[in-house]
Amino acid sequence: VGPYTITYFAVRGRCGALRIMLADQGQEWKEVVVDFPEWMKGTLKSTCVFGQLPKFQDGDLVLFQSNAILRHLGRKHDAYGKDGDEAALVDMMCDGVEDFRLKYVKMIYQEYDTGKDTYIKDLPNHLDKFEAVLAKNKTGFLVGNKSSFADYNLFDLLLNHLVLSSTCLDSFPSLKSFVEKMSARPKIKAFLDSEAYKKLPINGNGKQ
Ligand SMILES: N[C@@H](CCC(=O)N[C@@H](CSC(=S)NCCc1ccccc1)C(=O)NCC(=O)O)C(=O)O
Repeated sequence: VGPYTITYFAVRGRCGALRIMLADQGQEWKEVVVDFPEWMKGTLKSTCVFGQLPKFQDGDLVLFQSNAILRHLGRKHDAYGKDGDEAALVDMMCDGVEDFRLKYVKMIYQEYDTGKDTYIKDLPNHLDKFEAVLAKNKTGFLVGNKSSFADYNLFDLLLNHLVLSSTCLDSFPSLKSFVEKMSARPKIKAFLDSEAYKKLPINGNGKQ
C-alpha cells in the first residue's frame, strides 16, 4: 500500500473526491475509520490542526482541509493544469465547487426536511455555471485538456446530487456527459463498483 492514509468518519462526505482521484491515478491508500462515539471523546480531535477530519498522511506529511489535500494530490499526480495560468483556473474551479458543496452540506445537515424541495428547485442556478464552463471548454474537462483535481471534486458532488435528484442533470447535456465520461474511466468505474465505495453513506446524518 502506498504512502497515503485517510483518517475520516465512515462516510463519503469530504473524502469522496479525493478517493475517486486516488483511484483514477492508480494509487492505493489506507483508511483509518473513526466512529462518532470515539471522536466525541476528543482525544483525536485535539490532535487535528482545525479540530476536524479528514486527516491525510503522505509519508511524514500530515494534511487537513479536503481542498488542500486535493491540491497536494494534484501537484503530485500532474492533475493541476499544464502551467501556472491553468493552475490558477483549476484553483478557481475548485473554489467554485467548494461554494456549491457548502450549500449542499448546509441543506443536508441543517435544512433537509424543510429545505430539500426548494434546494432541488434552485439547483439549476448552480448547475448552469458548471454547464457553461464545460460547454465552452469543449475538452470534457473544466480546465485544459486533461483531468484536474477540480474535475474530481465536481464529479463527486454531481454524483451526490444525482442521488438527491436523479433528474437534476437532464437539462444540462455537458454535465451529463461529464458524469458519464468520468464514470466510464476504467479505474473510476472499478472504484465506484467496489464494496468499499458502495458501503459508505454519503453524509454523516444518513440523509441524501
Ligand atoms: N474545511 C474542512 C471541513 C472539515 C469538516 O467539516 N469536517 C467535519 C466532518 S465532514 C462534514 S461534511 N461535516 C458536516 C457534518 C458532519 C459532522 C461529523 C461527521 C460527519 C459529518 C468534522 O470533522 N466534524 C466533526 C467536528 O467538527 O468535531 C475541510 O474541507 O476538510
